[in-house]
Amino acid sequence: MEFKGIAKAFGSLHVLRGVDLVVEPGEVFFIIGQSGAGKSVLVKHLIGLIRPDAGRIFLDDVDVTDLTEKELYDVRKRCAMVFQNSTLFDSMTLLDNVALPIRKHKSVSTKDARQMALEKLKLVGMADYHDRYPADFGDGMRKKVAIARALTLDPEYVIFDEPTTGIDPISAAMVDKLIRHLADHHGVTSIVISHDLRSIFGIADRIAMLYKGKLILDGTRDDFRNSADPIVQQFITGNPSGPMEV
Ligand SMILES: Nc1ncnc2c1ncn2[C@@H]1O[C@H](COP(=O)(O)OP(=O)(O)OP(=O)(O)O)[C@@H](O)[C@H]1O
Repeated sequence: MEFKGIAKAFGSLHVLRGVDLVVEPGEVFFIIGQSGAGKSVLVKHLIGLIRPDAGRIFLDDVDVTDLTEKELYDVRKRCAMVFQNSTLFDSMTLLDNVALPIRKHKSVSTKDARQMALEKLKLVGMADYHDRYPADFGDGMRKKVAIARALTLDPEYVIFDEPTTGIDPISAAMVDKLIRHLADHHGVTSIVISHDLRSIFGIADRIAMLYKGKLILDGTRDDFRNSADPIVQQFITGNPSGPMEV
């Protein structure tokens, strides 16, 4: 995944001011930064939910910047997004929740869709509970099912928007482990938007920090820990006072 010189403004609000970023195959790549820094805006460019004012976006070697809605259909199959508030249907079993996109996008029978959905539930460790309902589970397990649903069309790329925000630490660790597992054992390339320092320093291969519309650091966990940039240090230590404008 590659962003080249991405700029985006909404009216007078210049959210992105020239962002260059390459995510390598199989990486778990975190994008961090303050609320409103433009993390979601940046990743939404990848699947054509937002169009840039300037710059190009590539998926493999395909320039996806100007694709039509119809052409984006394929891109969205290859690159799934797990939204921050992706919710399950309470009235459907876990299996049917996951089978839903399969039935919508592939011309397969209900029985086959359920079999495929079961495979995805297996992948996230939830197959034993396939006939239960979302209300029976806590946030972490529900999030895992939402991830299984995002994996139904076998995406090569998955964007996770704040996957551990608002869930307890054990559930968050479960979700982190799953993201790492998908990269290490299934070759999924991930972009994870997060504020969760434990996740970031637990599972990131690389991290990029957005500040005032630009990337101020793109590097490994050690590059972040050892960075002399006071803004990076303030953010990763969660210090309320420092040079960062809030
Ligand atoms: N479609 C839109 N129209 C107008 N403004 C928008 C739109 N989408 C995002 N913005 C603005 O762009 C800025 C960046 O938003 P974005 O959602 O990318 O922030 P973020 O870094 O993901 O923050 P958070 O951590 O709070 O989710 C915000 O000020 C937001 O209000």
